[in-house]
Amino acid sequence: MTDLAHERARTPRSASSDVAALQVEGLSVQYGQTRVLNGLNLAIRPGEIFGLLGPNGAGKTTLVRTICGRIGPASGQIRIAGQKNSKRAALRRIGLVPQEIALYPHLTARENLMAFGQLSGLSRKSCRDALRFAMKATRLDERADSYIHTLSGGWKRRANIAAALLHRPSLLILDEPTVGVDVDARNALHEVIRDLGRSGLAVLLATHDLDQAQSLCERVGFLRRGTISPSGRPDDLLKKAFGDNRVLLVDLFEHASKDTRVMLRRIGFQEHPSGLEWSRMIDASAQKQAALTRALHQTDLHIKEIRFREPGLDTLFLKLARKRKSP
Ligand SMILES: Nc1ncnc2c1ncn2[C@@H]1O[C@H](COP(=O)(O)OP(=O)(O)OP(=O)(O)O)[C@@H](O)[C@H]1O
Repeated sequence: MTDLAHERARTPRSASSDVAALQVEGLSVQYGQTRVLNGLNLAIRPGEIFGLLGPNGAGKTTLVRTICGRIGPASGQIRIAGQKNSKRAALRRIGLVPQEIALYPHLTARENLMAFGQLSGLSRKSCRDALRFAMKATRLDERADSYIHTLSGGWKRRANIAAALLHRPSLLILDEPTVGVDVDARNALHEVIRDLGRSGLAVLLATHDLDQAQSLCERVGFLRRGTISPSGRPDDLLKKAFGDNRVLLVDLFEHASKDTRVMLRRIGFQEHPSGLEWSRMIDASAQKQAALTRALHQTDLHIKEIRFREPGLDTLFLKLARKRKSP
């Protein structure tokens, strides 16, 4: 058991591992006549990090707000650590970390956490214990006495997460936890999130960052047409969608001519938004890869680089988006 797990085990709200930390069944939500979630099912185990993915407007925020009891569903059930959810219960059982920094800029990190602890009704003693736990979990100690407005984006985000852990929730919901932070801070935040998972906390991570989801999440789910489908372990999803195929990427020095663009599309290439990158799936066979590479060099394309890589969640995301558009 990690130190953090010991700390969490001391809290009565640590969920037992055979009860789902979050269980959503047949959830439907609508705004007026528009149905956004439609019979959605989702279960997250204690200690599991689940990535919620989906294009803009798919309903991720709606799902999070409904889990937090802020939107009433048209039908369906939500249970947190086995207990039926309500707005009040959600406040006790869920730690929500919004994308924006929800802290007082002219207080230190420690003062912020003290203030939030006291506002949530903790006694001074419980508040001190909670603070120690939250700072340890987010490795915030070395900046605990810095004013929030002086901290970098990464440290502010740690303090934001710490504030959501004070009441020792069973489920932590993170909305785009690393938007706008540099690579080192992003990696440090990933370690904090992994540690929280290892300590037994269930984490629901809503993100547009598919690399982040692939490296952090044990399972991911694509929110589409009101339900989560497909969902599963990233490796399993990729194997099922692409088998042993690879992605062939072509980087260009300048845009292809109209005729060449037509030709590229005809042989299965997709144009990326910049217009300077094209990609398609290709059989893993070295012979086929060499033949296609040769053929590309015989066109009038000004090729900067041709490379092959394993498909990632970004490739799957594009494939699902294409499927959606096709009649
Ligand atoms: N209060 C509301 N009233 C009416 N429609 C709404 C409301 N909130 C959201 N919607 C609509 O519901 C759909 C889902 O929105 P939601 O914000 O949940 O998506 P999202 O996946 O979080 O998007 P993003 O990734 O852009 O944040 C969208 O079509 C949106 O326009």
